Amino acid sequence: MSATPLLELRGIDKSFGPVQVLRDVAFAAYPGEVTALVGDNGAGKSTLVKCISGIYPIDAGEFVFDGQPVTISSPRDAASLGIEVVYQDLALCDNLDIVQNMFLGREKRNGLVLDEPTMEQMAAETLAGLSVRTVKSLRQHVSSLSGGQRQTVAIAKAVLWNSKLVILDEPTAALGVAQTAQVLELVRRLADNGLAVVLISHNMNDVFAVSDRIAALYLGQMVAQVKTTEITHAQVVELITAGRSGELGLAVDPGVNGNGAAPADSTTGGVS
Ligand SMILES: Nc1ncnc2c1ncn2[C@@H]1O[C@H](COP(=O)(O)OP(=O)(O)OP(=O)(O)O)[C@@H](O)[C@H]1O
Repeated sequence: MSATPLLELRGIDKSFGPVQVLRDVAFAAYPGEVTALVGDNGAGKSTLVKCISGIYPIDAGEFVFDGQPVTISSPRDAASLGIEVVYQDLALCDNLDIVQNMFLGREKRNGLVLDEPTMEQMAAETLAGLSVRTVKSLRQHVSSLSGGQRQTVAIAKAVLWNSKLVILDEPTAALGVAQTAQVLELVRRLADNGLAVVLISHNMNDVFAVSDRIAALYLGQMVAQVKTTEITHAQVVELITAGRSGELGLAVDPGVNGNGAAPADSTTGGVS
């Protein structure tokens, strides 16, 4: 496991009008590791991810990427650093095939024409690099794929661009047991290939099955970021639901700016 974060956030604040959604948030994601981002509905997970991916500007705070302070003002900035997000709704086009989906909006051209052989080869190499063997033909329409296969294509699309950090928003939410296991294996493989992976999940079994670290948001504050081996299922549930764990000597990662303690007054820490 690497001890140097690829992405480190310090003191992130984000409000929408009078509503403060993120408050002094610290967060770190490490190459070769899966960091699970957990929190109840409305805790601020999606907002944090949208700040990281340049969709929302932050009000205050610092981003450090690969050891350098960076400003992320647009999704293009995030993509150029190698940050990709796979959203829950996948944004795949049913009427296009796998290759067309993987290159949608970033097609390779040979002069004026699409360079289909190169795109097909890159798609095949990416899927092979992820040990994906469940897809029969790269030219099959996405509409004919199972939920797990669709998720696989969406993840492969995200890693096609020399990504360094991949953020997955509830990748198993709509999947059955076998497909969930397949997708979790793929999530693990991404990290084993050296990527920093952030996994948003409400499913504690998934979180404990695949993550190296767990970051818990509660009412817009990061109440813990700990190694998965150092926390129990019950303690994570307590952090998510109460913002603190009575018996937990919180071991917040070095370099993460949060103090690891629960909000001094968690009733004022967020929004309803
Ligand atoms: N554009 C916005 N304008 C105003 N408030 C917003 C906006 N986006 C999010 N919020 C509020 O910020 C809070 C955090 O929302 P967010 O979607 O980040 O939570 P979440 O942890 O991702 O929740 P969930 O698990 O339900 O997706 C919520 O109370 C939400 O209503």
